[in-house]
Amino acid sequence: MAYVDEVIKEVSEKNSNEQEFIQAVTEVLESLRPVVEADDRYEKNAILERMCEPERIVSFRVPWVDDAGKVQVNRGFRAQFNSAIGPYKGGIRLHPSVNQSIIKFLGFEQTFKNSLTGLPIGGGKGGSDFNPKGKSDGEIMRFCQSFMTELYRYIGPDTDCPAGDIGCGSKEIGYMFGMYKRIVGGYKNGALSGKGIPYGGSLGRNEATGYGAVYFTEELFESIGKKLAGTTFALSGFGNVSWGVAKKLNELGAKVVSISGPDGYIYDKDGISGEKVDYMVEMRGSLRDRCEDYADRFGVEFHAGEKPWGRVKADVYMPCATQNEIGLEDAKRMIEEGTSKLLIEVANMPTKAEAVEELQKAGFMIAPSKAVNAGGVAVSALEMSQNAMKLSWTEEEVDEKLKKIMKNIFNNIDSAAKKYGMDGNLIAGANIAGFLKVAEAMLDEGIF
Ligand SMILES: NC(=O)C1=CN([C@@H]2O[C@H](COP(=O)(O)OP(=O)(O)OC[C@H]3O[C@@H](n4cnc5c(N)ncnc54)[C@H](O)[C@@H]3O)[C@@H](O)[C@H]2O)C=CC1
Ligand SMILES: O=C(O)CCC(=O)C(=O)O
Repeated sequence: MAYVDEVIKEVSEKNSNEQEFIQAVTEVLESLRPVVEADDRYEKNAILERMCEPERIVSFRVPWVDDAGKVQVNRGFRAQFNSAIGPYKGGIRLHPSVNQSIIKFLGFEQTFKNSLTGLPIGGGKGGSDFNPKGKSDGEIMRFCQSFMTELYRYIGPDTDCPAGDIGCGSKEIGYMFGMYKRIVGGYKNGALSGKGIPYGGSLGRNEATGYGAVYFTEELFESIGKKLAGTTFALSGFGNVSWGVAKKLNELGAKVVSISGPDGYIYDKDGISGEKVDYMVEMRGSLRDRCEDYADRFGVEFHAGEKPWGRVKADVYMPCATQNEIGLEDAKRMIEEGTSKLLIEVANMPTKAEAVEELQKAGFMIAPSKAVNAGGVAVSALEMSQNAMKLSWTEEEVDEKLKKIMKNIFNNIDSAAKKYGMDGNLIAGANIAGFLKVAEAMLDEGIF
């Protein structure tokens, strides 16, 4: 049996109840075939097996008291996946769907993504099944403090630096940082990123994932002779990432016609711009998790229980909410609708494997999330650098660095795809380019 197949089989058997993790591993390993077949050092040193096994995972109890005085118990996780090229780095997801499989798929993906940024950061991810929806500020603070009361043992500016993700923004990071500081003493603000500006956050971090995704899209458009101005985009989600994408697309003259939530999607034919983009921040901050609020406010169409894929006429689809939000039926609808041939993934692993296959067969170009959304973690790493140097860069300085990073990512993954005979396959290009750097470091560092 070929090396790649052996490892996929072993990972699938060992983690048979972790579907998302198996999905992420299978996608990455499948595209590494030509690379590992051309160099037997990877098999001899069990590089793939080691990359698929996190260096460690901690799972812990998170007890907190709600406003009614009742004790609640959640489960917390941190997967420290791979530190070959730097300290573990990756967000904290607070969502009821969080379990070990979700955290492991995200930590695995993060390793390759962080490598693509060109910065010295390893891969990690954490989270909890805590649901921020409908919680008071006091409840969120008490949860975050309890979460950090356990997590603090495992993190630090040179070991592991968590940040935000779904359900975890600068407010939650602020509460976690306050408790971290209280427990460990000193002012080690490089232990968390995505912090508020007054206590060591980087200007531009809030916008970085969305803006970075649009800078990546600009590079991609240039390579295929398209212009952003005048192009129509269908987005999902209305959170931090979706907001950043919408803001930057508007600035560059493109039009955003949809956003969504767990309750359904809205279609705004006039475009989501100006105060409507600002309203997305309000919607996320309300913790209602309802997209229908936008329809009520601006009098546009709301489609309950549906997703925009193939239901909205757009030139580009850009999922910005969560994993596996585009399934096979969605892909078929997108193909049948016929306007778009471009899927730019921004959420982590938003497309199911069978949907990717169907879209590729129909000639869709797919830009993979681990490259497209890498601007967020890249600016987090810039935040760590600023904290270490005890200085702050201007928004312009950060933005300029972000643009360069996104341009390099596009060029590197495009060249990697070409080098291995898969011209235009950006999924393979991203997996290969991300893998090579981590694998070389692991080979140099010996077996551990
Ligand atoms: N925040 C960041 O810097 C980065 C985020 N990402 C990824 O981008 C995506 C969005 O993250 P954020 O905007 O930060 O989170 P957020 O919490 O600000 O917003 C999440 C959005 O997705 C929607 N959503 C979440 N779960 C859903 C579900 N099961 N069904 C339908 N809608 C759902 C929510 O309603 C909300 O609109 C996630 O996949 C995250 O992992 C990736 C890189 C960095
Ligand atoms: O900013 C970070 O450290 C992590 C961001 C993140 O969780 C991601 O890239 O998915």
